[in-house]
Formats: sequence, structure tokens, C-alpha cells
Amino acid sequence: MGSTGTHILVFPYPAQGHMIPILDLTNQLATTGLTITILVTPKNLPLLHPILSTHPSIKTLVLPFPPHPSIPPGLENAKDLPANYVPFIMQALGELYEPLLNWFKSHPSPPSAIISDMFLGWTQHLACLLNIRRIVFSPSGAMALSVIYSLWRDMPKVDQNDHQLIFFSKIPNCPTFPLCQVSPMYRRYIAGDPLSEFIKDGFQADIASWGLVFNSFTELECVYLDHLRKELGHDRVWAVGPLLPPKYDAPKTKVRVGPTPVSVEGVMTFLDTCKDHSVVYICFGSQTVLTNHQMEELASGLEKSGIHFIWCLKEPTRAHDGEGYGKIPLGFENSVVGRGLIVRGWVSQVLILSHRAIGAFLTHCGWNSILEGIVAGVPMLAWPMGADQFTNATLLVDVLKWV
Ligand SMILES: O=c1ccn([C@@H]2O[C@H](COP(=O)(O)OP(=O)(O)O[C@H]3O[C@H](CO)[C@@H](O)[C@H](O)[C@H]3O)[C@@H](O)[C@H]2O)c(=O)[nH]1
Repeated sequence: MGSTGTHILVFPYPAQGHMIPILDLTNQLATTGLTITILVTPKNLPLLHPILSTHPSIKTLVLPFPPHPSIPPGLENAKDLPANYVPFIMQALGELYEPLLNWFKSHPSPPSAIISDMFLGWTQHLACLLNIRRIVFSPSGAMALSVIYSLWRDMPKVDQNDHQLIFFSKIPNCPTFPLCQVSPMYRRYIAGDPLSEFIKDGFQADIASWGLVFNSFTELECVYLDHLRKELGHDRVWAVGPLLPPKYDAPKTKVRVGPTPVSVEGVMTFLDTCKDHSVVYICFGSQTVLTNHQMEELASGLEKSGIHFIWCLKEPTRAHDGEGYGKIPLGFENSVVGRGLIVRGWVSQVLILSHRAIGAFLTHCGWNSILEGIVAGVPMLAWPMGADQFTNATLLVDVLKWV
């Protein structure tokens, strides 16, 4: 379809767990005749390759990644940095305000709406100045966002005691978490600190935005979607998920299994040799790198259980302390030859989960993983690690009682 309709700007936050669903949504929007521009920084442009080849009418706006004192030069995506760098990436991207404003001002027919990630709250201020609508895209679920918005709106006092219980009494089912399971960005908030105030302002600007789109669905999160409509005081809260890629084609790339690279088809061939529902798939998303202690515990469990498994692991980034993270215990790989694959690198999780041989999914409860597990109909074992994952696990285990 040609792109002659309303012009919108799509602005993803550069992390795989955020980019994948917003681009899946953009894929769908592109079939409706909208004119679409996607904003990325140069190192993230290759990630647009699939969507640009499917929809050549989509335009790109490539703005340089603003330098930040805490981010090594050349790194522009959360996958290349430890998880606690998220606030720095958010702050760095905030520096795109002026360049983006200039782009709008000089464009002959600029966008009349911005769809931007929930970590880009400052785009609401830009939208206000330009007198256009800003729609928040949430790659997290409605229960998780209810908790996050409640924190930044009510600013409950925390005393830095990890066991302090935080009650969310206005949210349905009154979720309650010990402080250590609450958003680290909120836990680290210091009044008056410029980074903390930037983060707070971003979430409060999200709350004030014109609309909110979730990668979720009503049957899963009806009460939390309704809660948000009530809290925000409007009905422009949409659940458009589960968002999935247009088709599940395995890319023709190689991944490292043990010391040697194998094709992605090789991973699928391994699954082909396994009985139905016999393999445990293990993955902790695109950001979590296990500590060596966690690696040892998991490896020991896998060794003793005798089960078949695929373990997709993320290796430490340059900025991790290389000694403390991601070390596979000596001899483990040899001890599981034939029944276990340890994959370093990227294999399509959606593709693996849809294989008949998968019987369970050990997940960190990232929201995309949860939705992909539900769509594949695979039982999940919840091992939340941080961010919104404790809320997501609570939704599955305590609210829906699905796990
Ligand atoms: O080898 C891999 C690893 C990951 N994935 C995909 O990467 C995405 C990972 O997303 P998610 O499961 O949500 O985990 P994170 O990457 O950890 O996502 C971040 O963003 C999510 C959405 O806000 C949050 O729920 C998480 O807590 C946060 O860590 C999913 O689509 C997976 O299918 C692959 O395809 N192959």
C-alpha cells in the first residue's frame, strides 16, 4: 500500500525487548497507509533492515547518539551494556530534543503524532510544544506499568531496607513487593539529583501523554487496563498485543554452540531429534547476564536432572566485570553432550518456543518472553531477576495462577 496518509513518527528505545514489539506494531501500522518515519541512532539502523525491506515506504530519521560520560563511545544499544546503564541511555537520548525539534521545524510535512517508548517521556514535552499528540508505547504489561506509574506518581518513601514492604493499595489485587523487587530506577531516586529528576520527569510526562498503547491483551490484563483508564482519567489506553513478527523465518545466521558456530537450522535440527514436549528452553532475555554463582546453580540442576535442554545465554558485555559473570562451569558442556545445547548468541526465541519438542520455558519473566510463552502454549518456570519481572511473575503465579 502507498504511504500517503497521516504522517507519524515512531521512536523506539534501543533495547531488543523494547524494539522488537514496537517494530512489530509498526509493521502492522505500515499496512494501513500511514506515512511512517522511524527514528534511530546510526548503530541501530541495521535492526530496521527487516521492516524496511518489507515496507520500503517507511522512512528513517537517523540522528547521532548523543555522547554521555558514562557510556563508552560507539555503544548505542542496551544489549551492549549492563542492565544498570538504562538510566544513562535514557538521559543520553534526552539530548535529542533539540535536533528532533529542528527536524520537525524544517520538515515540509512533519508528523502529526509521535509514538515513542515509555523510556522516552521527554518526547511528550516536544509533542506539547509542537501541539501534536504523543502516544506512549509500553513493551511492559499493564500491571507492571500500573506499579511503575504508581511509584512515580505517589513517590512512596523508601528506607533502603531491601525487606521493606511496598503496598500498591490502589491497584487491583493490591500487589505488594519487598523493596528489592521494586523498580531499581525508583529505588535509586535521589531528590534533586539531575539524573533522578530526569527519570522522574520522563515517567510523569508518560502519565500526562495523550494515549497509551500496550503489547498486551484484554483477556490477560483487563483489570489493570481498566485501572489505568481510571487513573489516567481517559479511555485512550489500548491493548494491541500479543505483538508478533510477521512470519517466523529463521535468519541464515550462525550461532556459537560450544566452541563451534552452528547454523540456526542446526539448533532446530537438534529439536527435531527430540520427543514432543521433552525439552526445557532456558533464556533470560536480551539483557540479563547471570552471575557465576547463578550459572553454577543452573548448570548443576541441569546436570543432575538429566533432561534435554536448550540454554540461550547472554555473555557479559565489555562494561561487565568479566570475572564475576557468565562463566560456564568447567566440564559442564562435555557432561551434557547429546542432550543439551548451550547457545551463545541470538536465535529466534519465537521459533524455538513454537517447536513441538519444547515442554517448558525457564524464563526471567521479561514481558515479551511471557507473551511469547503464552502464544506458544508452553508451561513457564518463573525466575524473575529485576526490572518489571517480579510484577510479571506475580501476575502469572499469584493473580492468574497460570504457572
Ligand atoms: O536469544 C534470544 C534472546 C531474546 N530473544 C527475544 O528478545 C526479547 C526479549 O524480551 P523480554 O523477554 O521482554 O526480555 P528483556 O530483553 O530482558 O526485556 C526488557 O524489556 C521488557 C519489556 O519492557 C521487560 O519486561 C524486561 O523486564 C526488560 O528486561 C524477546 O522477544 C525474545 O524472543 C530472542 O529472540 N533470542
